[in-house]
Amino acid sequence: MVGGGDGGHRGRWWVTEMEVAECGLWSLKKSPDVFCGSRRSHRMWYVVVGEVAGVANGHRVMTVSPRYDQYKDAWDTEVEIEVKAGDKTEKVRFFHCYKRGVDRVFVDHPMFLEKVWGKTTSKIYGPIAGIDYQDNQIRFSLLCQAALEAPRVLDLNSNEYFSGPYGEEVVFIANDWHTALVPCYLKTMYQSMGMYTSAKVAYCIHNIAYQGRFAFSDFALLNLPDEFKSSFDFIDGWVNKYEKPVKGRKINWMKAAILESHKILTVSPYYAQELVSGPDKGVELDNILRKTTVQGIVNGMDVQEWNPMTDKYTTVKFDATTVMSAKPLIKEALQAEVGLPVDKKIPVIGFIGRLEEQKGSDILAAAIPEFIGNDVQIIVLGTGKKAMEKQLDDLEIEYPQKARGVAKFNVKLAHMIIAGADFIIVPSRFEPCGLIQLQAMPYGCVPIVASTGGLVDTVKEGYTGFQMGAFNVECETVDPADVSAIAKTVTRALAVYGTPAFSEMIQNCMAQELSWKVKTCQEVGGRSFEFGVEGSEAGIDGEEIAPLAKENVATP
Ligand SMILES: Nc1ncnc2c1ncn2[C@@H]1O[C@H](COP(=O)(O)OP(=O)(O)O[C@H]2O[C@H](CO)[C@@H](O)[C@H](O)[C@H]2O)[C@@H](O)[C@H]1O
Ligand SMILES: OC[C@H]1O[C@H](O[C@H]2[C@H](O)[C@@H](O)[C@@H](O[C@H]3[C@H](O)[C@@H](O)[C@@H](O)O[C@@H]3CO)O[C@@H]2CO)[C@H](O)[C@@H](O)[C@@H]1O
Repeated sequence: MVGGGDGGHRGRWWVTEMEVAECGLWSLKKSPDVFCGSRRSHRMWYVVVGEVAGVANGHRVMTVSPRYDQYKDAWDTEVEIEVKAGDKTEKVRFFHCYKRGVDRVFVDHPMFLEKVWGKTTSKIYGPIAGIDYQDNQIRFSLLCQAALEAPRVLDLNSNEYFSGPYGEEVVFIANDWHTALVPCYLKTMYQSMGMYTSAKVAYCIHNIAYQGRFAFSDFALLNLPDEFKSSFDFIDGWVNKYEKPVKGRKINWMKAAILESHKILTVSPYYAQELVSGPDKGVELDNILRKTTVQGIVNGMDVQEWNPMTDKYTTVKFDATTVMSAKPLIKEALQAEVGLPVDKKIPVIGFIGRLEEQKGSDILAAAIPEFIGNDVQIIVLGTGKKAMEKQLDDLEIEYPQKARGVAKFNVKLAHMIIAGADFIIVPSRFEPCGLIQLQAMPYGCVPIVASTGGLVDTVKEGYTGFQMGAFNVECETVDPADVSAIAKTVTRALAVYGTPAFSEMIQNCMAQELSWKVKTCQEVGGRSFEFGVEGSEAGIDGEEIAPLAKENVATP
């Protein structure tokens, strides 16, 4: 029996797609994280994972992340464990808070906190973008070991429905390459010793561009038996293209996670298809992924932060009935804020994102001269590569009456753009899911997107936005065909602006429910997330909703 209680439902291993979809703690500054959870219904114990949506179904849910910062409200549990760190032993400590129905656990060690003291956003993985900390493998090995210990050693009594440690009847959802050792250590450190015998691991790919490739000799740092070597073993297919961090044979953390986990997930169905389509979109792990099934589940978004009725950054609040009168007022405030001519009639296009090849800001910069002759303004907000930040400065110099580039991470301005702009442009070369288009639509800000990844799944041509077609994924060049696709689609969108068809699109965008809450089994086709063991079928919806759910559903 999983945890004991009903005597007849041993080994029930399922989570709904909704719960699995909650597997990224992205609201917490993009830290890698591992989720685990267990749940007791009125008739059985079983285990599911997921964050807020998991809680909404009455599950006991924990997130485990590095303690990169002195997170508000997260207190020292005084629980300390010893873990292996290369050839040393290190002590790590757990901090904890209970928020929105979820036990948030932070793994404390100087390797996390000292490196990113007080400023977590830009120094999580290395001193500067593109450069890794030398000890990243040790750091994330610690995280993985701590995540496996947390459910066993933390005596958490956060609410009246659950008490004590989570125990061993758990499912771990591991996100990004940093958590790839979870399935490996689960086998070598626990299951081989009769612990966590029924625990499972689902591994979620948020971006296959980052795989955790390291020198082959670094395998020795991981404290894994030699039989795992083949799962990590990796040789670049495109000789001389990827020489980082060394030429030739490497270990590849993500490859191992794909091979060692029970289930592979990603953040949208279309991205799941792209991942197995070939080496360019599967970034040379397509062959490994084709050996398994990758299940894509579209991300939900934080509907508390992105709500036009309660947005703390905008002076005018609105909903679908007032959008047409509110948006022009916010647009004027936005134009004034960035120093563009104030005119509510001019259509405004926004871009918000990392300035890297993935997001296509360089393609956009090349396309702007081709459509800026229209009656339009464009505001580009982003940080990243210096050369791309300079493109923003140049934009402003070239088109002072029409374009603004803001090379800052500015949450307030991001909200003002989403609320005040008429369109959000997302010209990504590749985009596993994309959050910005999700955040924009509830504000009636119509997306103009490249046809890739989650942008295909979430934006319907002519209904909730405009599709530009798929772009060339080659990052070294700006393909003139993509420049032209942007210019043509923007011109097409501008022709619809101000017409009844555009008002209809705004309403279609705003009518959608884009939170995690509604990602029910039924909505995604009645499929549940099964581990293929006895009793793994989905439960009857509604039957097992615990009272906890009603109290702790995070979304309004
Ligand atoms: N300069 C700035 N100022 C203020 N806010 C800014 C900003 N730049 C970016 N943001 C905000 O940061 C968030 C980034 O979300 P993305 O979907 O673009 O994630 P990212 O590509 O980093 O991660 C990966 O993981 C996520 C989650 O799975 C996938 O959606 C995505 O496709 C994949 O690449 C958005 O909410 C955006 O508004
Ligand atoms: O939000 C953007 C992405 O954030 C994460 O990606 C980070 C990645 O996991 C880190 O390893 C690191 O990547 C660097 C890489 O290790 C290094 O060899 C070099 O190629 O530069 C890379 C960029 O600095 O930083 C990435 C963030 O920039 C997350 O894993 C992804 O899912 C997100 O899309």
